[in-house]
Amino acid sequence: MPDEPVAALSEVTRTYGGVPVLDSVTLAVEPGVTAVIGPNGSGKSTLLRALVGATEPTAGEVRHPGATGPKPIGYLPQRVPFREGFTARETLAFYARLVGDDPDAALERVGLGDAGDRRVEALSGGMRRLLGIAQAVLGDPSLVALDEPASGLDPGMRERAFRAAAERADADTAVAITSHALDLVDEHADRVVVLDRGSVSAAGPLDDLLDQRGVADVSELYRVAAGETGARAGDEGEGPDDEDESDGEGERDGGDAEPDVHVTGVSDR
Ligand SMILES: Nc1ncnc2c1ncn2[C@@H]1O[C@H](COP(=O)(O)OP(=O)(O)OP(=O)(O)O)[C@@H](O)[C@H]1O
Repeated sequence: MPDEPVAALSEVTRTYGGVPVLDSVTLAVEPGVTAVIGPNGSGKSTLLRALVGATEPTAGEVRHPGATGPKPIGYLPQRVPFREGFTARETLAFYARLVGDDPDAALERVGLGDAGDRRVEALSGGMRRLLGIAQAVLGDPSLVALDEPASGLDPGMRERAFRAAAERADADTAVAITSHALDLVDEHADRVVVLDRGSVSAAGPLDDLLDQRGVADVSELYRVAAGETGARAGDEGEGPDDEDESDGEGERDGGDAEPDVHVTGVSDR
């Protein structure tokens, strides 16, 4: 394979109301599992949306040199707008037909084999999340981008969701995951990107980052790396986005809340 990454962001800035929520982010997304971590409101979802082309950068460039095939990119947004009135199987079958995939195999992959006949509006929030993951990986895309795949899932299911996502990664396939589940990031990520206030404060292979920072795990890396940007900004707990909430989310952790507790995305479905 060529040395080109699956996807690359070059000096990508995204502003809302003139305020940058992504600030000149340059990143290569390589094959394997890349976890994007950072405090609430640090720009993780915006980064993922820019990566998959769902959000146009205000400045900079996004390329997908290694994303090929009939469905080059699969994306799980933070909220999946499934159309009501259809079963889980019908929902997947609609998309599976477009890319020649098997809806039942897709349901099995995420542990929803027994829920195929249930209407999407009758699924629990966690099951909708799993259905969203199944949909995102249909057609074997080269770039899989999952926004909080473990959010709202019970301990067994969150592990299953992460594993199902991580298993998609191979020599040609990149899986990019935003998550506050740092234990699962520790377990499954090959690379980690730490975002803080719209800037990348650390990025690279997980083992290298742990070595460089002299820390034992992702949880410690999170504290150290996010603190570096906070120290530079000199205004701990304040971000550029405090007054710019478009969707009622964005409760902040102020720098000392448990980083693996996601306060926004769990209770919204
Ligand atoms: N469409 C939008 N309009 C205005 N502001 C937005 C929009 N999308 C995101 N933002 C703001 O950009 C900031 C970053 O949001 P983003 O959702 O990317 O953060 P996040 O790191 O994913 O947060 P969380 O961990 O809470 O999901 C937030 O303050 C958010 O309010």
